[in-house]
Amino acid sequence: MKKEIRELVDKGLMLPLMEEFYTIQGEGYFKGTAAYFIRIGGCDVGCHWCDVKESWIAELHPPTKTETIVDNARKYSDTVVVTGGEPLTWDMTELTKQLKAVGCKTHIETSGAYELTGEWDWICLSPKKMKLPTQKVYDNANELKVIIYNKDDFKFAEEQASKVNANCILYMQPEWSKRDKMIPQIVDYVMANPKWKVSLQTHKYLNIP
Ligand SMILES: C[S@@+](CC[C@H](N)C(=O)[O-])C[C@H]1O[C@@H](n2cnc3c(N)ncnc32)[C@H](O)[C@@H]1O
Ligand SMILES: Nc1nc2[nH]cc(C(=O)O)c2c(=O)[nH]1
Ligand code: SF4
Ligand SMILES: [Mg+2]
Repeated sequence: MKKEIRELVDKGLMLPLMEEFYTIQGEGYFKGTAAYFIRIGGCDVGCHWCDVKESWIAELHPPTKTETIVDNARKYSDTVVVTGGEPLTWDMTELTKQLKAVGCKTHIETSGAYELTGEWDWICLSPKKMKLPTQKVYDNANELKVIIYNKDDFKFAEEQASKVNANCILYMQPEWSKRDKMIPQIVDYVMANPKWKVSLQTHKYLNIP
């Protein structure tokens, strides 16, 4: 990557854009709500079940000016979900400032593994054991969405719930390939522990992006 471009990416004035699409938020609190998704490349958390491994290597995704991303997004929706990859790999200050300047609500999907940057209307924290969230993300998360791959994840979910702020909404979401096995266990768990809610990847059932 050219030095000038690298410098713009470091400042968050350009971001490695993998894809962008207008769809229905499939998961969590805003499930069912139309939103424009911006998927930023780059993630080194390494979840073995990640459903977007193509996003991991930032260099495979073209550095794109934040103005270009925002000019496009605003045409589609006033709710913009920034995801990845791990968006907090990058400085989100400029992107969110510009989205808010044109009246968009800013939502983020994050593992919380890196410093929280940007101005967010909604933070969905999906913590990962390999790289735990930073304190500021726990403090500011609006929803906690723990992926349940096996039985051990119920314990991990409780540990993570003890770290988020008191207003944070708690979700358990089955890992997609283990859904048939884990959904019955999640259902039992949530009935026994009703502070939790179930989140499903409804976009996969609807066959939409
Ligand atoms: C692809 S990640 C990108 C954002 C960020 N890196 C993160 O993990 O939160 C978007 C959401 O999908 C979830 N996810 C990824 N792979 C999944 C799978 N196989 N089954 C269920 N949820 C999955 C993540 O936990 C996260 O909540
Ligand atoms: N429809 C839809 N909803 C989603 N919610 C979180 C997603 C993500 O990959 O971050 C996602 C996604 O990829 N598609
Ligand atoms: S943190 Fe998110 S993008 Fe990164 S590997 Fe895990 S699920 Fe995939
Ligand atoms: Mg997804």
